[in-house]
Amino acid sequence: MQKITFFKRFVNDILAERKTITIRDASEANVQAGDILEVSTLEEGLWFCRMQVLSVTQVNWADLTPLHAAQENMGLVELKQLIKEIYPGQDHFYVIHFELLK
Ligand SMILES: CC(=O)Nc1ccn([C@@H]2O[C@H](CO)[C@@H](O)[C@H]2O)c(=O)n1
Repeated sequence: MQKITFFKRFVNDILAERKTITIRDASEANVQAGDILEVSTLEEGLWFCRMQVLSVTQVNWADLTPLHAAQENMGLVELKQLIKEIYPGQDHFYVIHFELLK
C-alpha cells in the first residue's frame, strides 16, 4: 500500500473533508488517479485515514487560483506563502485531488 504524510495541523481539515487537495513537488507526487493511500502525520507518523487519489494535475506557483485555496480551506495569499515556505525556490507542482475513504 502506498503512503503519504501531512503536517498534523491539517488532520482535522482532512477528516472533515474541508481539505480535498494537496500540492506537492515532483518528489512527493508519485501517485495516480485510483491509488489508495495510507495517510499519517509527518511529525509522529500517526495513521489517521485512507484516501483515494481522484486526479493529479500540474500547476505552477504563479497559476494557483482561489479555487485551489478553497480546496485547501485557506486563502490564496496564505496558500502561496505556505508553498513558498515548504518548497523554497520551486515553481512547478502537482495538485493531488483526493477523496477521504470511510
Ligand atoms: C512530507 C510532508 O508531509 N509534506 C507536506 C507537504 C505539503 N503539505 C500540505 O499540502 C498543501 C500544499 O502544499 C498544504 O496544505 C501543505 O501544508 C503537507 O501537509 N505535508
